[in-house]
Amino acid sequence: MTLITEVRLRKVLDSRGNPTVEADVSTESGGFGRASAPSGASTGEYEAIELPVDEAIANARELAVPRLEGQVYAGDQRSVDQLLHEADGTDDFGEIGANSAVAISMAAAKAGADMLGAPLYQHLGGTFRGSTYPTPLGNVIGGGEHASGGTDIQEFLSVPVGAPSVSDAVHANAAVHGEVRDRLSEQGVAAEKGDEGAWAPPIADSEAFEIMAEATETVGDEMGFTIEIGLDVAASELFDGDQYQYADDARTTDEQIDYVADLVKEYDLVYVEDPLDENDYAGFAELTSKVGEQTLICGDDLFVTNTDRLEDGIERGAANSILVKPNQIGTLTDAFDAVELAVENGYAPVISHRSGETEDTTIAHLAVATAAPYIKTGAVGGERTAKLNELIRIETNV
Ligand SMILES: C=C(OP(=O)(O)O)C(=O)O
Ligand SMILES: [Mg+2]
Repeated sequence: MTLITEVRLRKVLDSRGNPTVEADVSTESGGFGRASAPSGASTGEYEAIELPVDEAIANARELAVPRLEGQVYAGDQRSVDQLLHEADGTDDFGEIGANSAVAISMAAAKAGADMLGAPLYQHLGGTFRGSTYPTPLGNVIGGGEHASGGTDIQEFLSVPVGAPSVSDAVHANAAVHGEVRDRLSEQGVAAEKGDEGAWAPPIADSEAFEIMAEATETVGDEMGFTIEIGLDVAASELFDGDQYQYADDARTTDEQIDYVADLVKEYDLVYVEDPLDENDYAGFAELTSKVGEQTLICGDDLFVTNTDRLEDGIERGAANSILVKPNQIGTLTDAFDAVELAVENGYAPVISHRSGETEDTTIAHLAVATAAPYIKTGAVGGERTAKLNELIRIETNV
């Protein structure tokens, strides 16, 4: 039986060295699941609330844990997540914190899988899932909120669209990361790494595009398949309420739309996340109508994994893809619902990590469980490779 008998919460470290919430869920017949909450830096205005960790843990212990222990089955994910919502009582997890909620939600799913003796992706997605794997989007050059002194565009992503397997794709992204390092050092550019392990060199975005084009082509030729380029512009961080402020330029909304549309054409971009401010549905719709046939226009801060915001986007034709971050919305059920609504409406779901991460691998399973076409979880670094290696394990064990 998967009746939850105990929920334990503790404070652990994330990859930035900040405290975060870890949850352990135990069930009546000995099932066990452990999960921890990630944390964003370039967070969307409409995300569920991440409370200070001590507060999140204390409030969840008081309000949520007594409603879960002895009351609900870990295998019944919708009921677990419904109880988390009821215990919280707000619509943004403002009482127990989305950090406590998501850790408990994911730990319960793992306890349910443990009792069933099934891999997590199979428990979440059903027995017919496990034969479709996501293409990993690998962050190899970046800046923005993830590294001071780096590029204006937050993430330049390696996208190994032609890779014959997840394993090849994961190794390709790591190779592109290495190729970028070699090119930067040939040019005498010293680069630190940002929060997600991407190089954060003090170069102009235009130079980053050139290095990306060369590095993806070199590695693609070596590995024998096509590697394209994607971006997370994280444009809300550039928008000052009037214009998009770049180091050497300022762009109006119309200019930003033209700039991104030109980049899509010039660099054959296959993926562009948050090209416009998180409140600009109209701008997203205009850009999507211009280049949506050629590329994915993905809403991260725009949609914040929230089905209400996604419905608004669908109505207006804003974007054709959604980033799915479970901690933006607080439970796996809500994340699943966002994926389903997206797929029903032809929007590509992209399962994603946060810039602050832990060794937790739930998102790798979520991507396989939902047959999501893409996962964004970095290219190198232990908390990133935890997910990438889990994908390889899932692929090679079936
Ligand atoms: C992963 C991202 O960064 P953060 O976690 O800082 O929001 C992102 O913006 O897509
Ligand atoms: Mg983003």
